[in-house]
Amino acid sequence: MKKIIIIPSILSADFAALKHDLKMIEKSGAEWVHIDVMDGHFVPNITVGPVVVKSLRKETELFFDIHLMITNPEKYWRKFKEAGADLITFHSEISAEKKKLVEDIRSSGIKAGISIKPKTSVSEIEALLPYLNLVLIMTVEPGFGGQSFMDNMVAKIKVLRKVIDENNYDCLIEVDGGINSRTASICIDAGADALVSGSYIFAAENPLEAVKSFFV
Ligand SMILES: O=C(CO)[C@H](O)[C@H](O)COP(=O)(O)O
Ligand SMILES: [Co+2]
Repeated sequence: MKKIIIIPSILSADFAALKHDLKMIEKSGAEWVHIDVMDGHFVPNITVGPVVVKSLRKETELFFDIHLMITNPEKYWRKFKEAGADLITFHSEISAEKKKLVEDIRSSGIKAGISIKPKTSVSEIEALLPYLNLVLIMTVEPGFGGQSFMDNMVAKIKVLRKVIDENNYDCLIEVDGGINSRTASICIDAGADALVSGSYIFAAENPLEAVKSFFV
């Protein structure tokens, strides 16, 4: 059985206690942490910038999975790289030249991903798959934690799995939005490699046990 990458998202954590939460994630056995960056323009919410990422970097060696929900990733991605990002994912729905952006990110020495919103189909990013380390399928509308998983996105995960396998692309499928114990199994069965989970973990009475529950 392949190893599924479980990625706690700090979006639903207490932002005054992030250091503590990073330690909790390390203790859980998870190796990645998901950091949602929102600019109040691409999505109707604002979160953190590179300054916060840089501070978090000093506290942990967890793999930093940065999800840029911003209109101009071509302007800002390098700041996140310098702050300690290991993987930068930007959205397919932006207007910048995507292949160049993927190449720029990868040639800086880190990994690059592209995310697709629920209304964007796999065909929109298919030509980029040979260059990508990861595709992030959104299973909620980006912008907020705590939303319900959109079951009709499962077919999209299956389509992407098929295209990647048929062409032997070296590209992970990450799923983000509404992941809990039930929806995690659905995504794994559909072919996901990595699952982001925020509110299920951080709204739980015992977040450490909630992360660990994904590994059993
Ligand atoms: O990108 C995101 C929202 O835009 C978050 O990563 C995602 O929603 C995780 O939170 P939850 O597990 O609560 O849905
Ligand atoms: Co996210």
